[in-house]
Amino acid sequence: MELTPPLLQLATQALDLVLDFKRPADAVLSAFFRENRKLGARDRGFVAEAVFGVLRRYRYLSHVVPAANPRTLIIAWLIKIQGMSGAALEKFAKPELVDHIRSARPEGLPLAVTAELPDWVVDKLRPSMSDADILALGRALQQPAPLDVRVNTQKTDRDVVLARLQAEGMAVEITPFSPWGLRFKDHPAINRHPLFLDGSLEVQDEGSQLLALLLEARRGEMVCDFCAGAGGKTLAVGATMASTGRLYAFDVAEKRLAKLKPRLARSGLSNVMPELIASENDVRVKRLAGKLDRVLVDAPCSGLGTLRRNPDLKFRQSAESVAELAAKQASIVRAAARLLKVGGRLVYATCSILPEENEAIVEGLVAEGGFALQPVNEILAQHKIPLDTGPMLKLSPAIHRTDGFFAAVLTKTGA
Ligand SMILES: C[S@@+](CC[C@H](N)C(=O)[O-])C[C@H]1O[C@@H](n2cnc3c(N)ncnc32)[C@H](O)[C@@H]1O
Repeated sequence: MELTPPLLQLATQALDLVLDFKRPADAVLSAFFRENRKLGARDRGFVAEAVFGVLRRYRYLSHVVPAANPRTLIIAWLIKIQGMSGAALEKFAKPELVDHIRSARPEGLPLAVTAELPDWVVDKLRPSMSDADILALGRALQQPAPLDVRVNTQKTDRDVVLARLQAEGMAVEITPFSPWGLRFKDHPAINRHPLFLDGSLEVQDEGSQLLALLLEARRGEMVCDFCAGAGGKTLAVGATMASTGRLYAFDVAEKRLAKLKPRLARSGLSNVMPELIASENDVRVKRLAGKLDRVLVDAPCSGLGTLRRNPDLKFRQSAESVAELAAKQASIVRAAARLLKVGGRLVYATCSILPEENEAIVEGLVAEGGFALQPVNEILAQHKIPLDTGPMLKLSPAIHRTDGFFAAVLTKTGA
C-alpha cells in the first residue's frame, strides 16, 4: 500500500495513545478506530500493523532511533522490520535520520533487548533457562500467533469441519496435540462463519484446549471452573462432560461472565451454572466445600505467555505486579482446593512463563499437605498425545507453536 503523510500521521497518533501503556493496546486501537470511523479497511490495517509492529520490536527500535517518539519509531519499523527503502521514505524523514537508522546494527545488544523482554523478566527466567532458550522464547513471542479453533464435539466432528473448511478453500490443518483443534494459516473472519455462529467452533489457542483434556471431567460429575471469565475453558470442559452433571462457572468479573452467556447459548450445553462471586472466599464457594469431583483454576496471571497477541502486556506488568498476582494465585488455588472431595482433581493453569506464577504456586500447595502431583506427561500419554514436557505442562511458542502456557494436575489425598 502507498504510505501517505496523513496515514503516517494517523498511525503516529494511534501509537502515541498506546505508548502510555495504561490500557490494553487492542482496546486503545478499537476506541481510536471508533473515533476515526471514516478510515477505510486498508488504512486501518496499516495503522494496526504499524502499532503492533512497533510494540513487538519496541526495545530494539527504541535503541535504533536517536530520539524515540511515536513517529521515529514507526519510521524505524518501516526501515528495519518492513525493509522499506530510504528513497521511499524521503518525504517523511530527514536523510540523517534515515541514515542513522539504516546504519544501526543489532550485534552486541543485551539479551533482554534482542529477546524483546523487559530486564526484570529476563532476570526471573535466568535461573531456570539458558540464554539461548530465553532468546528463542523471546523471538517466538515476537511473532504473531496463528488462529486456532476448537471444534465443539457436542455438535459435530473435527474431520467433518476440516473437510468443509478445506472445501471452502481455507488453509487449515489439525493441531498436533489437541484432539479438537484446527489451525488456520491465515486469519479468516471466523466469527462470521456459519460454523462459528451455530456453536460448532470456538476460537481457542491449542494450549488452552489441552486444559479440558487434563481435567478429564466425566459424565455426571460435579465440576467447577473457578476462574471462568468469558468461559473459553468452561465450554471445552462442558463438552467433555457431554452436557451432563453440573459445571459451576465462577468469576469475580461480571462483565467477563456476561460474555459467557451468548457463547453458552451457541454451544448447546445445558450443564453450566455461571455464578458471580465476590472473592475466592465467597459463601457460595464455601457452601461447596468437599463436594466437587474436579476443579479447574485458570488463574489470573501476568499473561506473559500471550505476548504474540498482546505485545504491550510486558510493559504493563512489573516485578511488583507479578508479586501481587502470585499472592492472589496462592490464595485462589487454596480456596479452590477446598471444594474437592478426597480423590478429586485440581488443575492449576496460567498463561504465564514465569516460575513464580507457575511451579512455585503448585509447590506451595503441595508443601501444605493433602495434595499429590499427578504427572501431566502420563495423562497425555494415556490419551496418545505426542507431548511430553515432564510432570508439569510447560508449553512454549518456540517449541510447540502455542502460547506460553503452564498447567499442573493435583489429586486431593486427604481432607
Ligand atoms: C486467565 S482469566 C480466565 C480465562 C477463562 N478461563 C477463559 O478460558 O476464557 C482469569 C480470570 O480470573 C478471574 N478472577 C480474578 N480473581 C478471581 C478470584 N478471586 N476468584 C475467581 N476468579 C477470579 C478474572 O476475572 C479472570 O476472568
